[in-house]
Amino acid sequence: MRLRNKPWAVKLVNEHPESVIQDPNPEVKIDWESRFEDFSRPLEIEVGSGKGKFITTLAERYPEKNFIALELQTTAAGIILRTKLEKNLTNLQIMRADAADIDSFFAENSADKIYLNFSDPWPKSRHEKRRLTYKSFLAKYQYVLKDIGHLEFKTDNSGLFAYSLQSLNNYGMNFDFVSVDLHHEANEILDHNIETEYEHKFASKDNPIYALHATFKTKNL
Ligand SMILES: C[S@@+](CC[C@H](N)C(=O)[O-])C[C@H]1O[C@@H](n2cnc3c(N)ncnc32)[C@H](O)[C@@H]1O
Repeated sequence: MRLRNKPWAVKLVNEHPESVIQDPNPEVKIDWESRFEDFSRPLEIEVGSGKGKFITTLAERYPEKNFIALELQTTAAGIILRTKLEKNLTNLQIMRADAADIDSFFAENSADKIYLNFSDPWPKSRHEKRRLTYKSFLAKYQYVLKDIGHLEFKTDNSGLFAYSLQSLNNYGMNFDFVSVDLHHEANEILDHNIETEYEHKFASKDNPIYALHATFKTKNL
């Protein structure tokens, strides 16, 4: 998804370096401690947050956790930032950067959960390496996640879902939850589901939403 460039969003992002990190140098360690009130709280990262409906709702609902929205596009980062400022979400930071460098942005074993929501499908096989569930991305998520850390993935794209199941399985990950129709699961599952913008759009057309939760095998084994 390419958003139309919004000059106000670019300006807002540039005015708030305390909330948005832009194009970080992968060689320089990010001082996350100074960016959160209490960095010892659980840390959850969404990769490819888009306009941020999911991550801002999470941050509002769980003030006892810290959240990071990692997003390539400045306009999207500006839209997330606007919500953060309106709702005073002090437990949310935004990174305008490429997830391909995620292992240089965060220390090893530092995050509790990584969310991938409606990631770009990159259907052509020559673009496989760009898919956010390709094995080189999984290796980086494994580095960043704690041993007990979870990867949660949702998509409307059956091809990307099938590919991701295979990719995570080949990587040796364990599945805690798999659904091929998330919106028709039991209420106790739906009660915990937070919709993203894309999810809302596709679910309202009655398209099935695919979801999985998985963990990496312990690194110390
Ligand atoms: C299809 S949109 C989904 C947005 C949102 N997660 C949702 O479900 O509504 C995918 C988003 O991922 C972002 N994205 C794609 N590749 C990325 C990468 N390598 N690093 C960071 N963000 C990425 C895109 O800019 C886009 O905003």
